[in-house]
This record gives sequence, C-alpha cells and structure tokens, in this order.
Amino acid sequence: MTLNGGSGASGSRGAGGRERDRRRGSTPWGPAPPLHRRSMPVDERDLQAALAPGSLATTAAGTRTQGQRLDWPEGSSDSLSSGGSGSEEGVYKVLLLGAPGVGKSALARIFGGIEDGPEAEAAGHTYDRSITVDGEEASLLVYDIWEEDGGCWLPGHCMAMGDAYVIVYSITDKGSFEKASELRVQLRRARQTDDVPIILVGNKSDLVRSREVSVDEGRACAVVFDCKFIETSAALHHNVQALFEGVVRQIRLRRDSKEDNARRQAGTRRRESLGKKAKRFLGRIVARNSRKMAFRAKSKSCHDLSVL
Ligand SMILES: Nc1nc2c(ncn2[C@@H]2O[C@H](COP(=O)(O)OP(=O)(O)OP(=O)(O)O)[C@@H](O)[C@H]2O)c(=O)[nH]1
Repeated sequence: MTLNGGSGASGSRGAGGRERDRRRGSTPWGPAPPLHRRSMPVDERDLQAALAPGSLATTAAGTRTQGQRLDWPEGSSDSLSSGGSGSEEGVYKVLLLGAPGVGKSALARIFGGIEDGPEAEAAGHTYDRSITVDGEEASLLVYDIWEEDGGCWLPGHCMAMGDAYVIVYSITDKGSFEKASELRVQLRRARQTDDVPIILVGNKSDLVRSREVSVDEGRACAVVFDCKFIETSAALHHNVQALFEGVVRQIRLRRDSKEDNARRQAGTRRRESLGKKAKRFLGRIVARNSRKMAFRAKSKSCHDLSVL
C-alpha cells in the first residue's frame, strides 16, 4: 500500500474553505495555531456545513500539518507516497471513536506520519493522506475528534459524517471494551439504514501482561455487532497499516457491492422470467435456513478486513 507522503491534519472549516483546506504534500503550509477540542468555539452552522456528508471541508477541531515520516515500508506493493491528488469522490472520512486513553491519537498520528513529541503537540486532530491499496489510490481523512465524556462537540455529527468508523478499545481496559460496545450500539442507531464499515480495534496488544480482554472476546464482540476486528499496537506500529488498508477495502467492498446490486437489479427488472422469480424466492428461503452457517462464516471472517 502506498500512503501518499502525509499531508497531515486539517484546519479551517466551512464549506467555502474546501479547496483552500485541501493543501497537501508539496504545498507549503503556514503555521496555524493549534486548536483544542474542548475550548474550541463551535458555531453550529459552520459545523453543519463542514461536516455535512459528502463535504470535504475539514473539521474545526484540526490543524493541518505536514507528515514527515514514512511509517510503512517503502517498496512494498502497498506503501506510503506523497501528496496525492485525491479526487473528491475518492476521499473517505474515517472517524476514530473510543474511550479516553485507548490510543486513538496514537493510531491517528501513525497514520498521519506524525512523530511523538512537539510535532505531535502541534498537530491537529485530522489527518489527511492518500494511500494506494490494491493498486488504487484513495484519500483518507482520519478524524481524531471524539470526546466521549459529554464534552464531545456535537456527537450526532460525528456519528453521521463518517464513511467508516474505527472503534478503539484498549486490551488492558475492560471498561473501554464495554464502552466500545456502547458506541457500536449508538452508531447503529445513528446510521440505521447505512451499511457503513465499522472496525473494532483492540489496541495496546504489546501490553500482554496487563491484558484484560482476550482476542476471542474481541472477535466475538465483532461478530455480534457485525463489524470487523483487528488488534493493534500503536507502540510497536503493529497492524496499524493493516487497519487503515482494511478501512479502505471495507469501504470499497461496499461501494462495489452496491454497484453490482444496482446493475443486477436493473438487468433483472428487464429480463426476469417467472422461473427465475421462483428460483429467487426459494433462494431466500434457503438463505434464511442457513443463517447459522452464515454466522459461522462470519465468525471466521470478522478478522479478515479484505472481505465483507
Ligand atoms: N503500550 C502502549 N501504549 C499505548 C499504545 N497506544 C497508545 N498508548 C499510550 O496510551 C496513552 C493514551 O494514548 P492516546 O493516543 O492519547 O489515547 P486517546 O484514545 O487518544 O486518548 P484521549 O485523547 O484521552 O481520547 C498514551 O500514553 C500513549 O502513549 C499502545 O499500542 N501500546
């Protein structure tokens, strides 16, 4: 996978700032004052414009910075690269959700190519990079803006704006695992009709001795909540690349399956004979009866981020 050289977090808000905000790669970016989540003045109208589904306008919570480092191996078939034009339809908003301290920012910073230390302090909360997965480029805007203790600005917007969600818990904190389930339920409520990809992430997998949530528990939770599952260690940069590649694949799989369905429906409407209709009806009955098998198949695949 190729991550396009890390233009980092995003800055100003408002739909009018769309083009201006999308400076990336080689564009020099003047110093922007870091904005803080809690103290940030929020104008509801600005946010609505900025966070409207489909809008590329970036979050009020972020400042855009330049990513400096390639975290993922160069020369691999899929790796990070710089700049990327990121066609507008190829830009996906990814929201990180989870209890405090589980490592959301650490994961986001690795994605953004931001080093720990002063650089990280100066970075905002939104990271913008182009990545090439399976030979196709996609731009991800990764939002690390979730505030879960009621201080979260406009949680409804957070739940509505994502093209994909990464729900993070710490494997060393059972409470954060329970919180992850709550967030999944909240998301389901907020996006009832959308088949939006959700990836459950057990972070801090390096802390083996303090583990409170087993891999099996994580996986079982993902099966129950119909999402994908992966364990990561931001500290060791383990599986972080796989996570973000998986996000892109999950988005694409849904996009492709929607397109296939639309194509099939269009064709079916034109040509479907009575025999075919009967076959489809029987197929549905069989599918219902094999729900148990489907559940088993799902539990096998919930950790495979490259399949639906
Ligand atoms: N050992 C270990 N520590 C981690 C890992 N990921 C994050 N941390 C540490 O956990 C602490 C919290 O990480 P953050 O990235 O700030 O967590 P967060 O979820 O963004 O927290 P909030 O900003 O409070 O929501 C920091 O001290 C990180 O260094 C990991 O994979 N392993």
